[in-house]
Amino acid sequence: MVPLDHAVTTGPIVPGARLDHLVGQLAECGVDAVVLHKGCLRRVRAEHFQGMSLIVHLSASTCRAADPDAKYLVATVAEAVRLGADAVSVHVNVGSRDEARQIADLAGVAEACDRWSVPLLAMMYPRGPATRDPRDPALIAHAVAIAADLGADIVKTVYPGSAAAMRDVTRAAGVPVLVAGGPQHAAGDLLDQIGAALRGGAAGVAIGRNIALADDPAATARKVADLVHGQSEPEAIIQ
Ligand SMILES: O=C(CO)COP(=O)(O)O
Ligand SMILES: N[C@@H](CC=O)C(=O)O
Repeated sequence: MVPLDHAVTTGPIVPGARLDHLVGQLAECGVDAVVLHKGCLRRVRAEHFQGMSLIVHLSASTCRAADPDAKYLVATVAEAVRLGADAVSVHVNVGSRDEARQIADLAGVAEACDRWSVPLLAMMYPRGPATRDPRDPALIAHAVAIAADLGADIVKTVYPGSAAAMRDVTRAAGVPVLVAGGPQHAAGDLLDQIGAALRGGAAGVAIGRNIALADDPAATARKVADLVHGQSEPEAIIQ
């Protein structure tokens, strides 16, 4: 999965004129889905989604805000369905000052997803004034449990730093867990991280910046897809 929702949060990472070309490349590289905000669909051709899923992101906040962790809804499930979404996503910062509103929004979107038979991806991050270590497996496992118990079908969260820590998260999870790529890594480090996450039971990955900002996004996406889909060799999954 390649999330491309960053422009709202932190500013453009893909020049507007290049977005359609990038999405088209990803569709040809074995990527299963992209995450886009609703307005991006005016600049991306629907033909790219014949073999790749479209996830419409419903949450937003910006790094310019007084509380950048305060996510709020900017789209509805019905709107996403009308735009051709195969699934929707919601972002919750667990531990943020207004987590109550974000968790309530997650629950409300889950109810709408049930009504519309639309899968729900929950982006769950330990983030807030008291969050000392956002990669703490216990915090991540709690964030995943909130999403699973309130109706998410799949969760994307932080890589906890090792295969063993990943296993602590996935062993407790009631739904498939994807790990985010995070800030840019050296290519080898990215694939090592993904391999460790897969060994720890991650169901897949949601790599945004490390693909969109790569010197060759298509080649990087292909390497990641081959690793996740088992075409290249991660070591054995740890139980
Ligand atoms: O899921 C993500 C954004 O919504 C993760 O993006 P990054 O891989 O850039 O951290
Ligand atoms: N959805 C994530 C990543 C995008 O920037 C966030 O908002 O933090």
